[in-house]
Amino acid sequence: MASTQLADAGATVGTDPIIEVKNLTMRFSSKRSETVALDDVSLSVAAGEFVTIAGPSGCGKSTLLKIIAGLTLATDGDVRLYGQQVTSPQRQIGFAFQRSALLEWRGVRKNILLQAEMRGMDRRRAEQRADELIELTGLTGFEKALPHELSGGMQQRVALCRALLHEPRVLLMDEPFGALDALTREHMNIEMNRIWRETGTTIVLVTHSVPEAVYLGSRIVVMSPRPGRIVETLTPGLPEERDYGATLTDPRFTRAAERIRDLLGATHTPD
Ligand SMILES: Nc1ncnc2c1ncn2[C@@H]1O[C@H](COP(=O)(O)OP(=O)(O)OP(=O)(O)O)[C@@H](O)[C@H]1O
Repeated sequence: MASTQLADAGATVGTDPIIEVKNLTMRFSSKRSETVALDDVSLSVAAGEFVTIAGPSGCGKSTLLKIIAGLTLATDGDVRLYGQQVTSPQRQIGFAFQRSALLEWRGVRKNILLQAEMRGMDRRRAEQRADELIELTGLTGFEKALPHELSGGMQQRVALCRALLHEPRVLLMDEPFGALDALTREHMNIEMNRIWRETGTTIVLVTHSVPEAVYLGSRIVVMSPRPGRIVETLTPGLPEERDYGATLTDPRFTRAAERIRDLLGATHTPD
């Protein structure tokens, strides 16, 4: 695996590894076939990092996130979260998926508070936190709105608030903005960068979008087609606070995006 330091890293991240993945292999076997989804993947994520993972469809990105979350057990290898081996679902992390998975009959605030109910959190603390997140994500005024009354971007923000309610130190995101239109996705990217800076959460985000991977990531991991291996990690060295337009024309951004496209074998990426 190659590692490309494109410039001095601007992000202030810790050195303690929060997530440690070592020599991970995942094989899905059935009577008819065997699929090697991940092959000898090793990755270490430090406190406060925003790691984005880009790779072709089917290369095992979702599988990797699920293994880190303890939702799927790897065939081989070792996964540690806060130094503890992961052998079962990890309740202390936050997980956000491509689809917001909101309850249609519950308003925004109550959808966010579902997390508190599932965890038996202190109600008053949870409500206070929900209100802070509603403000942080620009949902003020929509507390009682039902999911069908919200735009796709707003629904995704509600899902994000729910994933952040219990103040997880680690947030895993599986293509969370993939279903949004390009403009809403840009807005969500800008908000995600701000939320990362303001909360100090360690984030791992899987995406198909090269610009999203570079704009959001303090480090970008590029995977090969299946069986998924890490082919390169890039550290473009962009500052933590990133103006969207200026960043997209920053030479550090364009160099990193070009390199990722080369690695993915793409001459053109639509988003
Ligand atoms: N539960 C499962 N049983 C059998 N095969 C599976 C299972 N989960 C994933 N796979 C296979 O493992 C491979 C990797 O799947 P995964 O969903 O992790 O890829 P991905 O990189 O996230 O794909 P995409 O970008 O299209 O979402 C695929 O070939 C998939 O068919």
